[in-house]
Amino acid sequence: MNSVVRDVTEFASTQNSTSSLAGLQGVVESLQAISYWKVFFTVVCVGLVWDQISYQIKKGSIAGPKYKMWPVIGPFLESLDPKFEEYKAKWDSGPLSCVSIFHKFVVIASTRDLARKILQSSKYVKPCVVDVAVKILRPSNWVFLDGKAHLDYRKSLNGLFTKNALAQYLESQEKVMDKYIEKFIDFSADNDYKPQVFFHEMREIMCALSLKAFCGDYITEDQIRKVADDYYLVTAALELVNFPIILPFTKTWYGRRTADMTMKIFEKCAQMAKDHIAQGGKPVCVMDAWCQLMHDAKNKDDENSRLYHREFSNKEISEAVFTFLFASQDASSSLACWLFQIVADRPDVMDKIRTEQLQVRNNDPSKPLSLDLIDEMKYTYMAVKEALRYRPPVLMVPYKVKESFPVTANYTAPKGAMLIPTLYPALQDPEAYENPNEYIPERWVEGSPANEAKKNWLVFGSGPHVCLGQTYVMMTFTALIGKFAMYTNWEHEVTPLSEKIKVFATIFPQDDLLLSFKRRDPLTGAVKA
Ligand code: HEM
Repeated sequence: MNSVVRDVTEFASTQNSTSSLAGLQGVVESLQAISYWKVFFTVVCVGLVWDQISYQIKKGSIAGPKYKMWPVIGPFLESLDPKFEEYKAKWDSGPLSCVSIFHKFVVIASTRDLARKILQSSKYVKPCVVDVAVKILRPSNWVFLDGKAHLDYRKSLNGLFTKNALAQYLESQEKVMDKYIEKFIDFSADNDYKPQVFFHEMREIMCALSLKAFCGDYITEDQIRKVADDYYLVTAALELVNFPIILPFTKTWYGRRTADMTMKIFEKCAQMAKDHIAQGGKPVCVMDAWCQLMHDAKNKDDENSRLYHREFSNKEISEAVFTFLFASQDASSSLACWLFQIVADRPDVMDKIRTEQLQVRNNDPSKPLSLDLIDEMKYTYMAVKEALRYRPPVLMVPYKVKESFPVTANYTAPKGAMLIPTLYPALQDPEAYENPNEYIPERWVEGSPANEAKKNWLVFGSGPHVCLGQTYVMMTFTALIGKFAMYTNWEHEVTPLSEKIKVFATIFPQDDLLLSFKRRDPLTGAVKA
């Protein structure tokens, strides 16, 4: 402060006019009276007032706290431990509501039509990723592309998840299913068949199924176990706000270490897949299918083939395959937990699945899985689809506003805001689904209102970023629950927390799913301890 005063005094001394001298002297005296503390508090006060004013301007007429109750940070502390009930209260507060955390202004859209509109408005929005996701997935990753660049890249990946491509992965996936049927029975036997937490087992089987589908036999059993054991470190690292640099031994450090380790494994698998296809091998996993598409495209010049004219490097393949694991692991584990719980709690549904599984196999339970066989499992498919509606794994999909977006006639979301279309309320909307709180697989029979209104089906999102793995999910889970229903008898211990929802990236039963599996004869139904 003294140097400013000195400068002003020197400046004043060079002026001749007495009146201006007197004025400047006044300024000098005022400045001398100001302490650093006063300046500091003034800046803080102006900042706080501006924080509130800027919140009011962005909020406009939509629902949301009248003021930022916690200046600057907003409800940051709540966001570290999200509660389903708090989310629900927010959705119920209005079709559009808002909250402000630090400098981030967040708008939540909680009706079907608004959610769909946002998901399909790629002119105004792009997927919003937490800062740490860029560090974990690496900035060069395709998932961070936007607009045409994203569309073009996405086209080259679509071919890996068509029904015909997925049919090629079924053989190795069935082996994993058989193995885990034994594993779950052994695990239960070790606990005298008393129900125990299966949350971790469900995450493990999902990871093993995905890794087999993505990497086939190029990935070893030990590597699968290592990735399955460590993957939760990646989920745990994905907090909304993180320290800007990754410090050793923090959650983000462990998350990135796991991601790097997994991508290294994938790079080696990618080379093995290239070698296998170059030697004329048949594709049995996603990596093979990718190499086959590149191989087949060499001598063709149609639009589709041109997508594969360049050589995708092992690193690029490994990064893309990691995004498949990243996108699938939490959502699939959530579906697995709810599906096993729901079916166990409803013996009528279990019976129908079992009857159908034998019927489609002409009473030969050992008939291997195939695309045609799964296509015939109509009831089992509906049971999976209804579980996804009843307990949609992904509650919300955060997007970022690229340019001011007139979401409704009365509200324009400001550029830079986070805009979150919510899927849960859309899938529980009584106008779209009669008795939405009830689990009714039959609501999906062909020709029914729910099944006909395809645009309401937002479980996998909508628009250019719609889930790449949705057909994979439906096929894999239909096959999986069908096989478990035939070969095992599982019991679920219902607790007061079973139907309550816990949020851990996706959603899970709050009691972590207490199950016990016994071996079952698929033909006689006899249960063996
Ligand atoms: C129950 C399981 C799953 C659910 C509920 C689910 C749901 C979703 C949702 C809601 C989105 C955002 C869509 C949007 O922004 O419009 C998404 C994106 C995505 N999902 Fe899934 N997903 C599941 C499993 C999978 C699996 C198994 C894979 C891979 C094999 C996968 C790969 C992806 C990818 C790559 C994206 C980003 C697509 C893009 O940006 O173009 N998902 N998923």
